[in-house]
Amino acid sequence: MTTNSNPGYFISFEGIDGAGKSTHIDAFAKLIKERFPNREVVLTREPGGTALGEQLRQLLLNAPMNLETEALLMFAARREHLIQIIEPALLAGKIVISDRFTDASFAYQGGGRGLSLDKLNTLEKWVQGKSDQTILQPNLTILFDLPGSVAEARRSKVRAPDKFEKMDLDFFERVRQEYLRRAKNDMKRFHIVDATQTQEVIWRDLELLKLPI
Ligand SMILES: Nc1ncnc2c1ncn2[C@@H]1O[C@H](COP(=O)(O)OP(=O)(O)OP(=O)(O)O)[C@@H](O)[C@H]1O
Ligand SMILES: Cc1cn([C@H]2C[C@H](O)[C@@H](COP(=O)(O)O)O2)c(=O)[nH]c1=O
Repeated sequence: MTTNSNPGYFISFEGIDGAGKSTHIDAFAKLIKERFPNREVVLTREPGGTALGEQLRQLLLNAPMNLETEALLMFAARREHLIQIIEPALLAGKIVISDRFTDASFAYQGGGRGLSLDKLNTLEKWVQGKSDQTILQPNLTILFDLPGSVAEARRSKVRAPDKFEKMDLDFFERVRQEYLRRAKNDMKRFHIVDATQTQEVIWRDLELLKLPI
């Protein structure tokens, strides 16, 4: 069973590289602050969010490594992120917005690189498992969905690729399909944004989201 029974509210942004998460996440955090002036908003990211997590991010995004090492480091960074940032914030009733969370591990290490679902489920249980046997998950996951070719064209205009962004279109199609599979299996948690639309149309969609906070 997955849950977030804390007084806080947990939102994650997901999607393949170049889908447009970073373009919208700051303004979205600002919108949430305006809408819920009595609640503190914590904006964070994965891999990262803590001093150790940011160091691990540098390694993960740049150093070639074995797939299992990569998954273990992603979850190690997540464990630190949960303990230091996410869980205390949720317990204190804050709204946490994270640029990526565990769906990214299932999509990239699982769908993209082929790590078994069993291993990912074990890591998820280990890292996010609670004493009441539930697994901490976001209350809401906003998935920016678009074809890999469109994302690649957008990325190539603005930055040099990191280790993941150098992967080919087939990789990103597998990542995308795993995100969509997970969304289909948990429609209550996921909100899918058609990220091929203009930034203005996407922003309107985000503005119209009803949040049961
Ligand atoms: N709806 C859109 N239409 C056209 N271009 C867009 C749109 N959204 C974002 N972009 C552009 O695409 C590029 C990639 O966007 P962005 O960096 O927000 O993606 P991202 O999902 O955060 O990627 P990553 O996960 O790799 O950080 C940027 O140059 C951005 O301006
Ligand atoms: C959390 C997480 C991330 N990744 C990958 C996905 C992206 O390529 C990078 C993060 O870069 P971003 O520009 O901040 O989105 O890391 C992953 O493979 N597995 C994960 O669990």
